[in-house]
Amino acid sequence: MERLPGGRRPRLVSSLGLGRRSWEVTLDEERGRLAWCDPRPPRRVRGNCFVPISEIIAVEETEFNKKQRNIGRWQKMAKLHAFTVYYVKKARNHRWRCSDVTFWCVEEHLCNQWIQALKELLEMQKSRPKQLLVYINPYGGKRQGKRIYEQKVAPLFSLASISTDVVITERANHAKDNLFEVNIYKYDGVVCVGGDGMFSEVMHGLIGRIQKDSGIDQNNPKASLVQCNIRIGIIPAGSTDCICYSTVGISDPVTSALHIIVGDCQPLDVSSVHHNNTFLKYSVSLLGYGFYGDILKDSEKKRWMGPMRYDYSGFKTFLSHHYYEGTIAYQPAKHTHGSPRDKESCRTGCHICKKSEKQLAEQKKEHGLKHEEGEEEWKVIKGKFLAINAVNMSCACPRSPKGLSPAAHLADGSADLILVRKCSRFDFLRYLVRHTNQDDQFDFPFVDVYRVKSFQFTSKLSEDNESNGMDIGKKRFGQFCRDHPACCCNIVNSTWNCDGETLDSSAIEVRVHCQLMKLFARGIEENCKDEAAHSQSSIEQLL
Ligand SMILES: CCCCCCCCCCCCC/C=C/[C@@H](O)[C@H](CO)NC(=O)CCCCCCCCCCCCCCC
Ligand SMILES: Nc1ncnc2c1ncn2[C@@H]1O[C@H](COP(=O)(O)OP(=O)(O)OP(=O)(O)O)[C@@H](O)[C@H]1O
Ligand SMILES: [Ca+2]
Repeated sequence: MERLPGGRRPRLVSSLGLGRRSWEVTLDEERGRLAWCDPRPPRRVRGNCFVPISEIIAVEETEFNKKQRNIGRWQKMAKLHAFTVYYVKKARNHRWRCSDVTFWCVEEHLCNQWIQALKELLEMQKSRPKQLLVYINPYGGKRQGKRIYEQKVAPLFSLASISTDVVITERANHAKDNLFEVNIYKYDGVVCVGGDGMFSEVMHGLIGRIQKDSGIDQNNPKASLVQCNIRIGIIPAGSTDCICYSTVGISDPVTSALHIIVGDCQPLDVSSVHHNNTFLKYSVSLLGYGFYGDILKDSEKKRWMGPMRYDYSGFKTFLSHHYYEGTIAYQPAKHTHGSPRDKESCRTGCHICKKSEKQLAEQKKEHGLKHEEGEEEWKVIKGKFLAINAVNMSCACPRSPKGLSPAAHLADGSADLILVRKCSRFDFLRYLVRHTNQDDQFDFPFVDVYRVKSFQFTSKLSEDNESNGMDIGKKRFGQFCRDHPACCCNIVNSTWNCDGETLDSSAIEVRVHCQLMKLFARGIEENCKDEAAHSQSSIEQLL
């Protein structure tokens, strides 16, 4: 066997046919890649190509005549043996595709040796799922969930030898309830086909089930929740698909299916939301009061419009220009090195998330939860706000490719609390427009942003009600203001938008749980079209 630079031994090196030419193919276990190079590349064509083993989807023996490749005289001289390697090909904008390359040779033994060696290496990829539980919401987004799964995702899962149990949901909360009944521990992961609402259901089912099985009371806002190690995969088929976009970099079902197949893992912070010692919900993307709460409330009545409902209700809510009075108390996230005004954002293998996780674990070990939560300072802000947004991640989505807080981290144990104070319609529009371009949306005198680990909110209305009892006149006025969007006064409460679901209470207590759950995702990769993809396009010129 040949030696590689540095005296390393590759697992296999052979001269194999690829198209009409003979290539040197190397299975380099130490560098974890399959490489093939043309010893005599034609001029102006790069003759090197490689695929990381971690990004190989499957290997299959190939019936050569079925492939109908014209390889000239070789085909006539002997029976040829071939195998096809299916692998991830990276395209622009974080899009992944399944590509394949077929190698051939005359010796059957050599062909089998390659197939076996590649299969053995794939078997060693222990983070890959073998059995998945899939929930499909047939009514999410443009109602394409079932078609997307059957046409684009199921064939890839079957190619990668992943077995699935598929449930097509029949009602809201079907997936969540089901996760409390089935044996979740026999699965390597749960996949949801739908939007952020569907993801939220599956997340509530999984986190809730794990807490129940571990004897943790979710109603206790100070409880130390048990981490959920069963990963969730998201096949985007919703209206916003913000969680998918913010964790993979694109909302594309094939890309997400490939992230699941290769067994990627991205930990995610989760916020718990309580009211008066009662658990309300978990949130991973947006907890929004005011603007985003009002959009959601209005848009729920227009579900029949599909994803367009958000633009319609967004425009309407923008015109209504309601502001809300209330008090926010928050604990700054001192454990993390990042700031919401950073120019760099969270990327694959983010060192800020890793450091923050370590820091939090050390704090917990040293002081215990009581000290950490109880004794740290609370900062209090009172005011009139057009929007109060708490985001655990950037909340990037096709409508806003950099999101509500571009530098927010997926797994640093903190949320970015964005306060947009009462301002003119024109200023608020300038603020919104900056979500769609490169300008800094926090660079306004009426916008403040803090990185927090917990916060509480009480509306002025509920504070007054608690001290005086609800005055009947105010109640009537409230209804009037709700019915007349031109009235911008602050007499009514808004609604909290919790990852696309409304909350019943306006007074809430929120705490971020660092890395409470995990996704089949890689985080957003640095945007470089890598060497492998480049070489691939030149190979295609050759074949
Ligand atoms: C002039 C254009 C300005 C465009 C500004 C776009 C900002 C978009 C920011 C999107 C942030 C999404 C956060 C994610 C939230 C999800 O957990 C949740 C569940 O899926 N989705 C929504 O609540 C759904 C939220 C959907 C929000 C849509 C907002 C549309 C605003 C339109 C304002 C129009 C003003 C025009 C004035 C002439
Ligand atoms: N079979 C069903 N019938 C009715 N509602 C369902 C069904 N299955 C799931 N749901 C509910 O539909 C809600 C919305 O679904 P989903 O998130 O998939 O789409 P969306 O709201 O269009 O997208 P997004 O959340 O990205 O804005 C979820 O909260 C879920 O509880
Ligand atoms: Ca975070």
